[in-house]
Formats: sequence, structure tokens, C-alpha cells
Amino acid sequence: MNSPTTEHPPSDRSDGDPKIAVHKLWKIFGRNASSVLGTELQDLDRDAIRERTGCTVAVRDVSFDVLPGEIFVVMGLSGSGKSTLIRCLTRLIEPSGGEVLLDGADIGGYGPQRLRELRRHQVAMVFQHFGLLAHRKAIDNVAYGLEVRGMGRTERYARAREMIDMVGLSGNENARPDQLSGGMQQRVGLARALAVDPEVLLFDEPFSALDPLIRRDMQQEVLRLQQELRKTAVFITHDLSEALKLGDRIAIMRDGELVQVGTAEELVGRPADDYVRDFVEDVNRTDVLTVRWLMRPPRDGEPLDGPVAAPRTVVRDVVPLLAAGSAPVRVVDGDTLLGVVGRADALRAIAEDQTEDATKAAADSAAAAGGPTGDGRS
Ligand SMILES: Nc1ncnc2c1ncn2[C@@H]1O[C@H](COP(=O)(O)OP(=O)(O)OP(=O)(O)O)[C@@H](O)[C@H]1O
Repeated sequence: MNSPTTEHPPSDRSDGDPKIAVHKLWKIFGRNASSVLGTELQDLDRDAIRERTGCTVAVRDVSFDVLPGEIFVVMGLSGSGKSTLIRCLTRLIEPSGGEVLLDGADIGGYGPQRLRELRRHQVAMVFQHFGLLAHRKAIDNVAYGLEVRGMGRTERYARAREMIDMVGLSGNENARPDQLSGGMQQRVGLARALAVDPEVLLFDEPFSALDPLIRRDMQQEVLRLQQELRKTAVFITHDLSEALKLGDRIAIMRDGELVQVGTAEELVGRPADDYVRDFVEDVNRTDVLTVRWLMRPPRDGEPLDGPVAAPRTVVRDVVPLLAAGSAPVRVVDGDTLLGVVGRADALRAIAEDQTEDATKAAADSAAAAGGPTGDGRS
């Protein structure tokens, strides 16, 4: 085995240049919007800007990268600017300032023709209210983007059938939207977006209108398709469990600003402020935090014959392993020992407070209550 590393997550995200890079993006609604940016007014808070100018700052100085193949979730309360932000990514809403780069190209400089091509070929959107054409059959809705592109009937129907198959709607090709349930309509929306084989998928609260069980199915569907197709996706939601389930990384928005961008573990394990803490406080930490997050290098003399766990194993699943023996769990990726997790480390994950002091106190009380902690501290 190679030597252990103390590197923290995330380690399995895609490397390389971002697919989408957003730099210092602003969107200010209102007739006097241009009087705000670049003046001292822009430093005032949202309410003060509205009072002074009548303008609404929907997106304020937002920067982030979306890596190829990742699902990047944007989450926040109603009115925090999520929909405006996602629409700025294809200039469905024109940003007031800043840049959006797609594969390094600044889309701010695109003319109408190039912008149309971008929306037809490179980026597809799935909307909350499906956005289907009511008078068209499912297959014609799915084929719509291909028709707009000028693809011939036989070819576009073949492609549309393939997509309908892919989202599990075979047999419903000829149904009109009002003959389909909400979940099925959104599958049509998904198939339509995928039909044009876009590089990027933008989801604007696509499952908010669906019943919880259907919603769960659709989330599974997105994860399955993502595994298969590896598209880059930006996914808007105001539902934390959806964000945690789908997001490789999650951005939390408040009043137009990004408060924190991180993996589920980073948000749950180290919330940036009380706003994020409020969002994540009811999350069961052992379901989210992984051994990769908690691991540390082995200590001198610590036994290294404990059970093995993959880096993404959640804490809940290693608790039985730790309970069964005293040696720490070894976190292993292939042949490489990445680190170890002992009983006290697992307690730290369960505890709200992850400071060293709290960890030590938890370990001490565990030792006092039941013998060795199995991590060399006892
Ligand atoms: N066309 C518009 N004109 C003026 N103000 C707007 C416009 N669109 C959005 N806003 C304002 O911008 C702010 C951000 O709105 P946005 O819809 O982006 O938020 P959101 O987080 O997507 O909310 P929700 O979850 O309710 O959809 C809000 O204060 C909203 O009222």
C-alpha cells in the first residue's frame, strides 16, 4: 500500500477546465439599474438599493465554476435569485454585469445567431412547469428541438423514440401532455432536453410540482441518466434533501449572493454561517458525512488491521464496523490507504460541534463509559 495522505475531500470530482465559469455576475432589475453598478450604490444592501433607486438586486457579484460532468445544485429560499441566475447562464435574462464563460468562451459577446445556436445545441433547459406544447403528442414535443434544428422527420422521430425509451415512457409516444401524469410530463420534458444531446442541462426546480414519491423517482432518474450520459448540469431547488441527493456540489444563495459553495459534507460538516446552518440543522449527519471527510493519518502504534471502507462510505455504515472491533477502520482507495477513522472520529461526526475540544470530550466520555475508543486515545 502507498503511504497515507491527509488530503480532504472532494477527491473524485472531475479535473480540468470548468465547463461553465461565472465571474462577478450581477443582475439588477429596474429602470435605473445602470445607475447602481460601478457606483457606491452597489455596496449597499438589497433593501437600501431598492429604497434609493427602485431597483431589485436579484444576483449580486456571483462567481463559481461548474466542472465537466458534475451536477451543481443552486439552493436558497424563495426570492434569493436562483431562477434569475440560471437564466443568466444562457442570457434568457441579460446579466447587468460580469461574465459567463462556456468552455472558456464569453457568451456575453455572442450575437443573436450564436446565442440561438447555444440554446439549440449546447445547453438545454428543463422547467418546473414542463413547458410542453399542449397540442403536440409526446413524441413531437421530444422531437421539437430537432425539428427547429432542421432535422428530417425519420431521423428526428428515431432519436425522439430513443429518448422516450431512455426516460421510461415507451408506449406513450402518441399521448398529449394532458393525458399524462405530472411525473410523465416531466419525463417528456427531460427527454426533450436530452434529445438535442446538449453538453449542459439546466434544471429550474423541475420536480417542485410533483408528488413526493414521483419526485423521488425523478431524482433517481436524473442520477441514473447522469451516470450514463455524464452531462454537466446546473440544478435549482429549494429542497435541501434534493440538493444533498443530487448535488456533487451545492451553492447556497441568499439575497442574490452565494453564501457557500461546497459538497454536501462541507455544508453539513462546516456550514459557513447561521443561514447555512439553519438549512442543514435537521440533516442526519451520519447519512451525509463520509469516512473520507473524517479520516486522519494513523497514529504511531495504532493497529492497521481493522476493517476496510471505501472513501465514500457514510459514517452510519462504519459504526457497526467500529462497534465490532477496536482497530480503526481503514479508508482505502484501490491499493492506497488514505487514512483511518476511529471510534472518536465517528463520534465527532455525530456530534454537532466538530472542534478538537468537543471531539476529545466525546472520546473521553466514550472511553469512560465503555473502555477503549479504538483510535489510540484510550
Ligand atoms: N422580471 C423581474 N423584474 C423585477 N424583479 C424581478 C424580476 N424577476 C425576479 N425579480 C426579483 O428578483 C429577486 C430574485 O428572484 P428569483 O425569481 O430569481 O428568485 P428565486 O430564488 O428563483 O425565487 P423562487 O424560488 O421563488 O422562484 C426577487 O426579489 C424577485 O422579485
